[in-house]
Amino acid sequence: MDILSTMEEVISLRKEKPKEGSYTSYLFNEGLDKILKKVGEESTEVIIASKNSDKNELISELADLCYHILVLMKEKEISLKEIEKELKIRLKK
Ligand SMILES: N=c1c2ncn([C@@H]3O[C@H](COP(=O)(O)OP(=O)(O)OP(=O)(O)O)[C@@H](O)[C@H]3O)c2ncn1[C@@H]1O[C@H](COP(=O)(O)O)[C@@H](O)[C@H]1O
Repeated sequence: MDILSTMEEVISLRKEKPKEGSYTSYLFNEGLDKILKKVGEESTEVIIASKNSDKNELISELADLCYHILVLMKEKEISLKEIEKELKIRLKK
């Protein structure tokens, strides 16, 4: 998905060139434990929203989780290309 690549670029930029007021730069500044805490929180929120009937709420929570996973990937220097490569290996048609 193109938006994920664009977000990967912006997130990368926020790590390499921290910007004032940027939430992403704040997360990188706080470090791995903070990022992991957010991934955990957002995962829990996805689970809770999945049990409810509000589809838009679930979409919003899934988008939050995607963002925080991209931040975690950058923190660990893992690219979307590497995930794509792994998924292609697993792909069965
Ligand atoms: N997709 C997102 C995105 N999704 C969620 N969030 C932020 O994630 C935070 C999570 O909200 P919470 O209420 O759980 O947490 P909080 O209480 O605000 O913060 P904590 O103290 O828990 O860390 C909110 O501040 C949201 O604004 C995001 N922040 C940024 N992005 C993307 O990152 C790009 C760069 O953003 P900046 O880094 O802010 O410039 C943006 O253009 C977007 O594409």
